[in-house]
Amino acid sequence: MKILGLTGGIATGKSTVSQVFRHERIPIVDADRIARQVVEPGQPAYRALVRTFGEAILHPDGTLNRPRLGQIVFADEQLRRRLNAITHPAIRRQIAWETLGHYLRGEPLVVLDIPLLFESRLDRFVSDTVVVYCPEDTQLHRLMARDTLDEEACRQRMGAQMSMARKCELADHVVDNSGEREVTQEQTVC
Ligand SMILES: CC(C)(COP(=O)(O)OP(=O)(O)OC[C@H]1O[C@@H](n2cnc3c(N)ncnc32)[C@H](O)[C@@H]1O)[C@@H](O)C(=O)NCCC(=O)NCCS
Ligand SMILES: Nc1ncnc2c1ncn2[C@@H]1O[C@H](COP(=O)(O)OP(=O)(O)OP(=O)(O)O)[C@@H](O)[C@H]1O
Repeated sequence: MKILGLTGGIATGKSTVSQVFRHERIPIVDADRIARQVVEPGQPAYRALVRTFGEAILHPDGTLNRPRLGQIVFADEQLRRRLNAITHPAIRRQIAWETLGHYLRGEPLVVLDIPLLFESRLDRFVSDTVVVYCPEDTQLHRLMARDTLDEEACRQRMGAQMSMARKCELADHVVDNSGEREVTQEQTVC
């Protein structure tokens, strides 16, 4: 089975590209979805987060207040490392488990959509890497519009990741998502 590692910077367009694969009925393992599942109430990572960051990171109904935790960890690298140390082992296990499931079903190709593919050195386990690129200004504006965050908060989130230039250097393939979605989709089909 071929494993394609799909990555990029925050809001450069991974989901937009992964939709093309989904449309082709290629299975996708989505790390952002898994990252949400492993912190649902009752999960071991949820309990570890509450022990580490306190109940201020919870909504009144006990679910994780993601914007609140985001404000905390994207403003402080040490705290972000603690968050990663709690969540990443569980995320990696679930990625491996789901990938194995696709292998056992005889799928010829699976796409791993992982924002931190290079930062977490998971690129070692994939056959090929695809980086979705757009210029920093475009990334900033798309992120501000999508997540309704102010410019400083967006820059903090972008600064928490490896630079786009370095990701493009490391990539086997770069998809340029600077223009219209249709142009991006055509590159992905190739
Ligand atoms: C901090 C949290 C609660 C903020 O939640 P929120 O709903 O606002 O954002 P969401 O999870 O949708 O992430 C949006 C994007 O932020 C970036 N991002 C998320 N976590 C991190 C991180 N630890 N370091 C750098 N970038 C990150 C990714 O590009 C991701 O696609 C959440 O991102 C989280 O739990 N992060 C830790 C798990 C993780 O590393 N996830 C990334 C995929 S493995
Ligand atoms: N080619 C495009 N033209 C205009 N807007 C776009 C284009 N591609 C993506 N967008 C918009 O930019 C935002 C970010 O795109 P998307 O959610 O696909 O990025 P992502 O890389 O998956 O982000 P994240 O890693 O943060 O989850 C979305 O609001 C999306 O609708």
